[in-house]
Parts: sequence; structure tokens; C-alpha cells
Amino acid sequence: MNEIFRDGLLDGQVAIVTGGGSGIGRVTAIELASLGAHVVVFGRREEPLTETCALVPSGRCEAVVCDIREEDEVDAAVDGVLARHGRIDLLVNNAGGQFLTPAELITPKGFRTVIRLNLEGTWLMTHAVATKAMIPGGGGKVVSITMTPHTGLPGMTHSSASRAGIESLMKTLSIEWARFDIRLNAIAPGIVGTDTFLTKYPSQFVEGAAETVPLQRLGTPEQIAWMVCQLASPAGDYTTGSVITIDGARDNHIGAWPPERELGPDGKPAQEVRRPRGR
Ligand SMILES: CCC/C=C/C(=O)SCCNC(=O)CCNC(=O)[C@H](O)C(C)(C)COP(=O)([O-])OP(=O)([O-])OC[C@H]1O[C@@H](n2cnc3c(N)ncnc32)[C@H](O)[C@@H]1OP(=O)([O-])[O-]
Ligand SMILES: NC(=O)C1=CN([C@@H]2O[C@H](COP(=O)(O)OP(=O)(O)OC[C@H]3O[C@@H](n4cnc5c(N)ncnc54)[C@H](OP(=O)(O)O)[C@@H]3O)[C@@H](O)[C@H]2O)C=CC1
Repeated sequence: MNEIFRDGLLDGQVAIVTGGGSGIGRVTAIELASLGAHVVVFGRREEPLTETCALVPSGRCEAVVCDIREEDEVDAAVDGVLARHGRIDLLVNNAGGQFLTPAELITPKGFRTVIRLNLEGTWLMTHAVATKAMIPGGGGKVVSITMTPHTGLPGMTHSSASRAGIESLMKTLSIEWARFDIRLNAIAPGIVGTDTFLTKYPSQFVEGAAETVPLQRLGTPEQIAWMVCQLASPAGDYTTGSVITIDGARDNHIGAWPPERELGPDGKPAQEVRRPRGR
């Protein structure tokens, strides 16, 4: 039984979720499977993938070790899913990440590492699934996880650039591959309180994070997963080439409103005094 959507909504669908061994990817796999999809989780380490599958009560989950940066591994893994299931209806490009470092300290290798993971990995997965399964099979859906703010993420230059690239990829392919009925979208979360976010970054970055969001709280993996489920369902059939932002309005404004400097003496938002007409 799913908390939001009706039982059997995704019955018969076969979905791949990259990075399905943790965080947003794990919850997405569990939610998709709870709606009837058969989910194949991809990642570099087998153990977390197997743990995800153990959390899927229906057993409609399978773990595949695959580094999305390696084209041979991607080809073999996608071929394997097709051989076992005969179709791929949904690809969720969720695997990704970065390290937090001022731009001037990012080495060429460090920059390349993040671009390869986020942008090239997403391209390899999308291209393999489209050419092997979706184009011959008459269509499908791709959802890629990116990131806000779209104005730029200081300290994560490489990731910001790669996420902009992914969004451009989804938009461009939504035009080219409309003729194959492939619908591609991006979901851009702001800050989601996953184990990795809470433990990987310096404490000052994590502790003040909720204060940077107008809603003053972090997102949850479920809120991202539910949007993936909606896009996978018939409700998403006409949505393509879009970037859906789920970030508590952080893309529009950093921090709560009003900022302290704009508070009036009564502690309320400052308000101009209305002048008589003609003045
Ligand atoms: C507001 C924010 C919201 C977002 C939150 C999230 O996304 S939460 C979810 C976040 N989830 C994730 O991020 C999960 C996925 N992330 C990852 O797997 C890693 O963070 C990865 C992206 C670095 C790839 O890892 P890998 O095993 O492939 O690579 P590797 O370790 O072998 O490094 C290769 C090269 O990269 C460089 N370099 C690396 N680290 C640093 C550093 N701290 N400092 C400086 N440089 C660094 C260095 O050049 C290194 O080469 P070297 O010097 O060793 O010759
Ligand atoms: N949490 C947040 O605040 C936000 C997260 N995002 C993005 O959402 C996605 C999920 O985030 P979150 O759940 O927090 O992060 P996690 O670090 O928990 O998830 C990343 C997953 O990707 C897998 N992965 C990493 N590299 C590769 C690779 N080369 N090939 C295959 N799989 C790989 C990891 O497994 P393994 O190491 O076993 O390969 C891991 O399961 C990421 O792209 C992240 O950057 C975007 C905005 C905000």
C-alpha cells in the first residue's frame, strides 16, 4: 500500500534507478516497487543495493553492480536488464555527487571526476537505455535528478556546471526523441536530509542548511520519490523537457523572508507608509 498513490499504478513497468543503494535512490526504488514496478537498482557497491532490495516487501527489486562512468559496464548492465525483462519503461538517473571545495582549489582531475559522474554517467545511461530499449520498444520515460539553486552553487562549481548540462540534455533530448515517444525531465531538489548530505560535508555547511531555505526546513527523499512516481504514472504522460524544482523556494531566495534588516520596529515586515494621492 502506497501512502500517496493508488495500488498497482505502475504495474508491469520495469524501472532502473541508478544510485539505488542509498538516500533518494533507495526511497525512489521502494516507492516505485510499492506501486507495482519491477525495479533494478544500479550502483558501484553490491551491499547497499542488496539492502535496498531487502526493504522491498514484494521482492520486485534486483541489484546490479555498475559504475555508470564506464561505458562497457553500462552496456552490459542494460543488456542484462533487457535480457531478463524484455523492456525498460523508466530510467531514473539519480547517481551523482560532488565534493565541496572553493573553485580555485579544484584540480583538473577533481573537475573531471565530477563531470564524468554526473554528466557523462547520465549521458551513458540515457543513451544506452534509449537505443537498446526505449527506441526499439516504442517509448519510455527518463527522470534525472539535478540540483538547485540554478543561479549557481558556490563551493560546488563542477557539480553546478554538470547539473546545468544534465538539464540541457533532458531538454534537448525531449525534442529529438519526441518522435520515439521518449519523455525526459529533470527534478531539481534543493537540500534533502539524506544520510550522505548529513555526514559527508563540513558541520558548518550542514548545520546552517535549513536556515538557507525560505521554508526553513530540509526536504525528504520521499518528496523527491513521489514526483518520480507521478512522472512515471499516466499523470506524467504529457510532461517532457521540464525541470521540476522541489526545494522549499531556495531557488528563488536564500534564507527566510523578511531578513532581519527588513524588519520594522514592531518586528513585522517593514511596510511603506501610504502617502495621500498627488504627492
Ligand atoms: C547544498 C548541497 C546539496 C547537495 C547535496 C548532495 O548532493 S548530497 C549527496 C552527495 N553524494 C555524493 O557525493 C556521492 C557520490 N560522490 C562520490 O563518489 C565522490 O564524492 C566523488 C564525486 C569525488 C567521486 O568519487 P571517486 O571515488 O570516483 O573519486 P576519488 O575519491 O578517487 O577522487 C577523484 C579525484 O577527485 C578529487 N577529489 C575527490 N574528493 C575531493 C575532496 N574532498 N577535495 C578535493 N578534491 C577531491 C581529487 O582530484 C581526486 O583525485 P586524487 O587527488 O585522489 O588523485
Ligand atoms: N541530498 C541532497 O541534498 C541532494 C542530492 N542531490 C542529488 O541527488 C542524488 C542522490 O543524492 P543522495 O541520495 O543524497 O546521495 P547518496 O550519496 O546517498 O547517493 C548517491 C548514490 O549514487 C551511487 N553512485 C555514486 N557514484 C556512482 C557511480 N559512478 N556509478 C553508479 N552509482 C554511483 C552511490 O552508490 P555507490 O557509492 O555504491 O556507487 C549512491 O548510492 C545525487 O545525484 C545528489 O547529488 C541533489 C540535490 C540535493
